[in-house]
Order: sequence, then C-alpha cells, then structure tokens
Amino acid sequence: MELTLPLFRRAVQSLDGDGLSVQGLVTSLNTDTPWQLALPAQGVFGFTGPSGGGKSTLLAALAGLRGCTGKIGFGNVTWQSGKSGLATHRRDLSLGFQDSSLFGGQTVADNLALAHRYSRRPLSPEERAELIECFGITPLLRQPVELLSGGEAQRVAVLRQLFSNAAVQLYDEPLAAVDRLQVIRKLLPRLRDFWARHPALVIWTSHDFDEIQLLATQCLWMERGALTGPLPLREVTRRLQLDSLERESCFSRLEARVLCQEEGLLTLSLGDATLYADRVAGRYRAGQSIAFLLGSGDIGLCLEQPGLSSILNCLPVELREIVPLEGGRVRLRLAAGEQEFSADISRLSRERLQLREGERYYAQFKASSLAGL
Ligand SMILES: Nc1ncnc2c1ncn2[C@@H]1O[C@H](COP(=O)(O)OP(=O)(O)OP(=O)(O)O)[C@@H](O)[C@H]1O
Repeated sequence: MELTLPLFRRAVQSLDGDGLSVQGLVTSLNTDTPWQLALPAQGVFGFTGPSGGGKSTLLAALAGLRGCTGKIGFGNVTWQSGKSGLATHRRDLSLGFQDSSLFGGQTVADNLALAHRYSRRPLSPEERAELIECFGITPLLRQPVELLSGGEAQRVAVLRQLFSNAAVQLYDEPLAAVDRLQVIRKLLPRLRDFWARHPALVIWTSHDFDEIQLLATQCLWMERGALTGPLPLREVTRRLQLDSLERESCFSRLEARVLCQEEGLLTLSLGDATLYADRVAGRYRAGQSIAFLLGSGDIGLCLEQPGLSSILNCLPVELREIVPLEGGRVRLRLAAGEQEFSADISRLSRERLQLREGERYYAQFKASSLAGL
C-alpha cells in the first residue's frame, strides 16, 4: 500500500534534523504516555525493560506496522504525521521480529537474495559470502525456510537485515533462540564489526543485558508503556537489579584500546597493563577502543605480581568492596582506574589472602576469558 495523500506529501520533507525524531507518538498501548525520542543518525542503542512493557509495539509503530498518531521523522523525511504514515517499504529501515518472519515457500538463499536486491546500500559479494560463513548459514542455503530450527531461522533473519543494510535497523530479540556462547563469542563481535564498517542507527532489543553491554553504551527503557532514554548502561544495570547478589555469577563490561591483532591473538592496553585475548572473532585496528565482558567466575586475585605464568593477563586493581555471597563465596568489587568489575572467589581464599577493602592487588585471568571479542 502506498500513501500519496496530498496532506502527507506536504509533510514528507518538513522535519529537519539528522537522526530519528519521535514526538508525541501514541498507540492504543500508551494513550496516557505519548512517546518522545531523539536518536542520532548513527549509533547502536540497546532497548530493554520488563516483558509486556511495549518494546515491540514501539518498533512496529516506527516501522509503520502498528496504528499510531504523532510525528516520526528520520533525517529530513517524515515517516508519520498525525494519522498519516509513509508506507513501510518507503522508510529506510528494516525490522526483525522475534519470530524471524522469513518469506515462506522460499529457500534461505532466496530470502537473502531478495534483501540484497532491494538494498539501498548493497554489500559486496565478498562481504556477503563472508557473513554467510560467519553466521554458519553456508550448509543451509538451499533449505526451505520452513525446515529451519528456531535458532537457524533467527540467524538467517539477522543476516537478511545486514544484507538489506538499511539506515535504521530495528532488532526485536533477534538472537534469543541462538546458543548464547555462539552469540557472545562469534555473532556479536561480527555485528559490531559490521556496523563499524557500515554505520547505521541500530536499536537492539533484548532481555539479555550482556548482549546490550557488548553492542551499546546507551539503552532505551520501556516499562508499562512509558519510554525513557537513552540511558547510560549503569542506570539500566540498576533498574534490572543486575548487581543483585542472587545472580550466580555476572559479567562485567570493560573497555580497552587495541594495540595489535595477529594470528588470533588480540593485544590490548588497559591503563598501564597489557591484556591478551585469544579465540577472537572480530577484526580490530590499532588504536580502536573496544568493550569486552569478563565473567566474575573467571578471575583470580594475587597479593603480588605473579612471575611467568600460563595465565596471560594480570591487571593491577583496587579492591573497593567485599560482599558475602551464599555457598561459601564472596563477590569482590574491583576497580582498574575508573572501570569497575566483579570477581567471585571462595571465602577461604579471602581469609588466606587477608583481603581488605581499599588495598591494591593483581587480578589474573586467562586470554580465553575475555568474551565478546
Ligand atoms: N496488536 C496488539 N493489539 C493490542 N495489544 C497488543 C498488541 N500487541 C501487543 N499487545 C499488548 O501490548 C502490550 C505490550 O506488548 P509488547 O509486545 O509491545 O511488549 P514487549 O515489551 O515487546 O514485551 P516482551 O519483552 O515480552 O517481548 C502487551 O500487554 C501485549 O499483550
């Protein structure tokens, strides 16, 4: 369906600005809390909040797939003005649903070819081939989409969005059915790399905050139909109560600068320390600042700088806080410069080392424990 109302034609070029602008957007879900949002033309933003809060509804409204009133504009193009909306296919966006919504009766290759054919910014054949390989889709290309597993269908759907390479890319829990280790270790690093090469405005919706903290530094929040943000990740951590001690273990987000990458080993600098990561999926250039995750269960503490060891990483830290956990463990809040992270050790280790808040120690972790690179 194409909208060519005279009134709408006048509105099409009326919004100024570089990015996405949402003003007073109302659906049947949020009649009391009209949505306002301003995002730059490029950047990756997380999107989370309690289930049923309205995240999918907002994404559908942005895509013109849900009845709404108000104003939506991207760049100087109006997508929605009052009750009139530009047809979805005329908005420079892509939306991936939770259930992947691939085109039925077609193969995986057909679905991808279609996205490529209608892309406003088509990818090179080399890049498409490399992405297909990285997403583990090569053996599935000839398969009808009806025969794909949930996780396979989701990987194809994300790939289809990358092939279409729209200016605004909306993802709605796109990898929830894919095995988490593959997501953190392989797919998210490749996605980060993709958007570094092909900048776009990306909204990544997920209930997995680790996905969000690997991809973004700011996050939108939707709760009971009320939209807030973009918020800093620390605020979202608080709202999700992620520092709750009930969590078995937790991942902390750290940032470091790339020194070099060779033969699968990535060398980073964090403060005065040099860190090493192996099993690296992404491609990085020297000088680039990148985020990675460190699991609280993967870190050990030493009183003195250890000698030569097979554990490659040794980071000087300040012990900020010791929090008792259940099961004979304690959680240590550590700081490397301004960056805080958590380490879980046994209560026995804490007593033997006589750890004290405010003192300085050395955190040790293996090159394989830096996740998301
Ligand atoms: N087409 C629709 N018409 C009316 N109500 C709807 C429609 N789609 C969703 N809802 C309701 O609107 C509310 C918000 O749903 P929505 O799917 O947007 O939430 P969400 O934040 O994406 O949730 P989740 O995190 O569980 O995916 C829910 O109560 C849902 O039942």
